Amino acid sequence: MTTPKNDLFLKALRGEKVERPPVWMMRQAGRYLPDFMKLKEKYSFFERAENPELATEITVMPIHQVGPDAAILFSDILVIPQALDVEVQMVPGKGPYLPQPIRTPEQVDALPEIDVKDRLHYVYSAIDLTLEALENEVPLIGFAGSPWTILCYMVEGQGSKTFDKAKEFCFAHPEAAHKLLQKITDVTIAYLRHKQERGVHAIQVFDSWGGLLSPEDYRTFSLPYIQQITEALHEHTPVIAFAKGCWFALEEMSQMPVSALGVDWTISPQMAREFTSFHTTLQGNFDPARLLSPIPEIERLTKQMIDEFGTYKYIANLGHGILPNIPVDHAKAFINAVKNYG
Ligand SMILES: Cc1c2[nH]c(c1CCC(=O)O)Cc1[nH]c(c(CCC(=O)O)c1C)Cc1[nH]c(c(CCC(=O)O)c1C)Cc1[nH]c(c(C)c1CCC(=O)O)C2
Repeated sequence: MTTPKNDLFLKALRGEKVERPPVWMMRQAGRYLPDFMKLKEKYSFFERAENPELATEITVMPIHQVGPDAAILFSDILVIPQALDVEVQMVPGKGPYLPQPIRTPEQVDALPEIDVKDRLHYVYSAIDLTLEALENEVPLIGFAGSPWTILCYMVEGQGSKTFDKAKEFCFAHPEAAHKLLQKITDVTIAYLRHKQERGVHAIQVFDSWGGLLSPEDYRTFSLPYIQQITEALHEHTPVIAFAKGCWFALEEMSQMPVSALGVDWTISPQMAREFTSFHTTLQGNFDPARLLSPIPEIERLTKQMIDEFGTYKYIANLGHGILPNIPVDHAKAFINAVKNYG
């Protein structure tokens, strides 16, 4: 793997001193970018994701137009259920829809043994092309959902504020739930290991729905599987774990072999530092809705955020994905406020 010219992000992940914190935005590829919206009119989600040329174009778009210090591959966490023969549709205006969700232990047992490298070959072709297109300017992040977050969609069958059916399955059929979580974990490790082999510089695991679990249930149904993933991957590239709404788990997560932990905006930088004993690199935690504030306010809040986290062992980011209604100049103002810090 070659070191990119801009290696601020990788330095911060290694805990090295940097002249200013690196910055990128979760879900930066797509959504709010007008050129992305044009592609979206012409091609469906899976047409974009499964076509390496289009995926590359979309991945590189924010690098040129907004200027973050890292790229994140255009794809989705739900390619994993799809690789396991659980159909995923992206319904415009509604989000993911899985017409045949997992609702019984028998369905878990019937999931196929797969060669994920073969099933998701298009992701790996997109990595090859994207690394070329980036011309070694910035590092490329590969990602996957956490096993719990993937179970949420596989069982619920669609997005939800509470994921009641996913919880019901875990609490009514814990044995089958653990079997499913282990299956997702094994496939995810194979999937991400091969991304590392193809040359991504870092991995992020998104536990977007971890915060729906109690601390005890988090320890049962999510944490052990993220732990397995980080243990399997951390020797090959840095690994970032982002568990939304999981401030209560930060202390335990800081014991895992991670290079950084993502935090959302419901915890203060000071508390996040204390919970992680001041030794873990932290990433976050600007409220994405705050990008709707006037630009001077975005600049003030971004500076305040860096003042509070400190420039050492810190990666500036949002506390969750960028919203589709963010004006591009506001996203740029956030990125530039970090770049001009100090
Ligand atoms: C929970 C989750 C999903 N997907 C993802 C997560 C974890 C991060 C988070 O919590 O936001 C991760 C994801 N999804 C997508 C990316 C690509 C990179 C990027 O945007 O930076 C990434 C990193 C593309 C996408 N994934 C999806 C789209 C929108 C559909 C489309 O473009 O046709 C995109 C660009 C579809 C999707 N996929 C998912 C949802 C809820 C939706 C619908 C709502 C929406 O995000 O627009 C599941």
